Amino acid sequence: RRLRGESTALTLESVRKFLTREEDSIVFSLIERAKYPRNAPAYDPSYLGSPAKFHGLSLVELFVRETEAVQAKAGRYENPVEIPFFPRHMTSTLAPPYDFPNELHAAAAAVNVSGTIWREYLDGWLPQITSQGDDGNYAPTAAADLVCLQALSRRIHYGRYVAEAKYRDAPQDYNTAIRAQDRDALMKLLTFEGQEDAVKRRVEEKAKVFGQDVTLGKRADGGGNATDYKVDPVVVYRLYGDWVIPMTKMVQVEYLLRRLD
Ligand SMILES: C=C(O[C@@H]1C=C(C(=O)O)C=C[C@H]1O)C(=O)O
Repeated sequence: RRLRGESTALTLESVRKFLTREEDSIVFSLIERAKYPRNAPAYDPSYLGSPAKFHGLSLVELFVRETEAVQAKAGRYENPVEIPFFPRHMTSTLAPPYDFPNELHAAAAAVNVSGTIWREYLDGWLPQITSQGDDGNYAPTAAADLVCLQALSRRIHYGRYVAEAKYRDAPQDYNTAIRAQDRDALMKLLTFEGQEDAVKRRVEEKAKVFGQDVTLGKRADGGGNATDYKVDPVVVYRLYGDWVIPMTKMVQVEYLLRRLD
């Protein structure tokens, strides 16, 4: 067991390995959400009625808030990799402490894009990964959304660790840009276009491999067009290229701006 403060191997290689594994979680979670249609009432605050009781929450908000409270009790948010969507409703953990490695600068606490993730996932991406319709399965739908949101948030907020690894590799280069509070220079320093391209192509491929129907006696991945897959691989490519990667980079910049505080 690791002792608190013992240095850990946070390297560009280790953070990329983490992000690659998170791709699996994200693609699987999207496939699970796509099992259900849009199910609009789950997102409509008027569905639950009685605003006094639920403070005008949608079913999904209520579900995520209450589930996070249970997971907080079980210790989920003791690990700094995890960030809740409803921190004000947290109760403290009942689990005995575990010395999670703390590799980040204290300023990491100020970096949080949960609100943006919540909004843009629900309003922008959900309609693209689900079919129109309502099958009444609102609770399983909310449960599937929670898993998607948690995986996306963990990946995007992991930008804090990516930035820390990059900073440790070349502190002098970053220090100049940090002292100047130069966002553009930081963005340039931390961007690896070839890496981004590889990530996008890999998640598209994962959506094809994980999201195909498996039939005995047939070679896997014989699929042709998007409708053969449980979630459209092109949408997954764009989800990463237009959103997950830019958001991760934004988190990296926000973290680095505070790295010398
Ligand atoms: C995460 C990294 O930083 C940037 C963001 C990437 C991403 O979110 O996948 C990929 C390459 C970089 O431009 C990285 O270098 O691995």
